[in-house]
Amino acid sequence: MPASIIDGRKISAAVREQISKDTADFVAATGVTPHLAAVLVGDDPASQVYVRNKERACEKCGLKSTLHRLPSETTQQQLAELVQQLNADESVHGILVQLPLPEHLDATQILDAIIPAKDVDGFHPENVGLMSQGRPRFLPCTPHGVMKMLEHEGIKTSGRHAVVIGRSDIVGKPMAALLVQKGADATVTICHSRTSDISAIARQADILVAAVGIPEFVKGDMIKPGAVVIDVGINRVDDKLVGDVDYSAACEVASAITPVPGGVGPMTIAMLLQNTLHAAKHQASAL
Ligand SMILES: NC(=O)C1=CN([C@@H]2O[C@H](COP(=O)(O)OP(=O)(O)OC[C@H]3O[C@@H](n4cnc5c(N)ncnc54)[C@H](OP(=O)(O)O)[C@@H]3O)[C@@H](O)[C@H]2O)C=CC1
Ligand SMILES: Nc1nc(=O)c2c([nH]1)NC[C@@H]1CN(c3ccc(C(=O)N[C@@H](CCC(=O)O)C(=O)O)cc3)C=[N+]21
Repeated sequence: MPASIIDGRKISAAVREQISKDTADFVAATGVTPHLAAVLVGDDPASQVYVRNKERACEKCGLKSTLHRLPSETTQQQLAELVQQLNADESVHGILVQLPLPEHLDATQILDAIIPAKDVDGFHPENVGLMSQGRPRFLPCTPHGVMKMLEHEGIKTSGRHAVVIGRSDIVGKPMAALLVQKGADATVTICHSRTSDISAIARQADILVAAVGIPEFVKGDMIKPGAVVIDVGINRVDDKLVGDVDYSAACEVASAITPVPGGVGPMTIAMLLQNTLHAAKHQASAL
């Protein structure tokens, strides 16, 4: 039987509908509109698309968003100054600095400068630490979106073997952290570019998460029959979006799979809105 398709657009629409309601309630109760400030340095075309999608999603859910565009020659100090200004601006609840930054800029230093209370990406070391201790403040949007999808589909993780391919700070590592935490209770293996015999490990997965950044890296024979396959990859090939999984081959083997586009991507944006609302609620109650 071919795999069932996990529809990220549909699930994210349901999540966004709830966010719209919660936002309207919050605005009615406080007079404050949750506000995301996005910072885009340079003119990378993919980043432009993502940032526009985020702005549109904010607007639809009743959140305010402002985009700060900086030229690619921006210096470290200029960018750091903008972050400081947004940190100090009480009307801004969430700050997102779109990655990747141009090569001459030190992304770690910039991300560390965002005050943890406005770090809606969940990248600040304080928020990473809180997540890994199981007392989260902001969860990183993509892994959180994946957990929401699994939950929505009634896919249980407890006691199952999850294999995550990729160990980046924004996807692979936090994905593994969420799957292994108490409550999710998966047994987790993390693979990366130095892992030997990745195929053999991937084939043991009940839940296989691909976050590699290589188009169609995961072949059909790397998937255990009946496994759930989550494709985080977004690769532009000949003007088309392709995931990190060979989708048509995987459909023949897996029990359920996320498509690209229309899978994890829309969930990432929904979780960003949720974090921005959460940030506004916290900042309002701290006044
Ligand atoms: N859907 C969404 O919302 C999002 C999608 N993405 C997409 O997800 C993918 C991954 O993103 P990101 O984590 O930022 O990417 P990175 O490039 O930061 O990380 C890729 C990871 O894959 C590993 N890797 C690379 N080559 C191999 C290989 N041959 N075998 C095994 N492992 C390998 C790397 O290993 P090592 O550490 O050893 O180098 C690294 O850990 C990309 O396609 C990106 O576009 C990203 C963010 C959000
Ligand atoms: N500070 C920061 N935070 C991020 O969360 C962040 C980032 N930088 N840099 C880039 C990656 C990538 N990312 C995506 C978000 C949405 C889609 C998305 O909506 N994708 C649609 C298609 C979009 C299209 O058509 O290109 C889909 O998969 O259906 C994809 C990728 C967030 N990232």
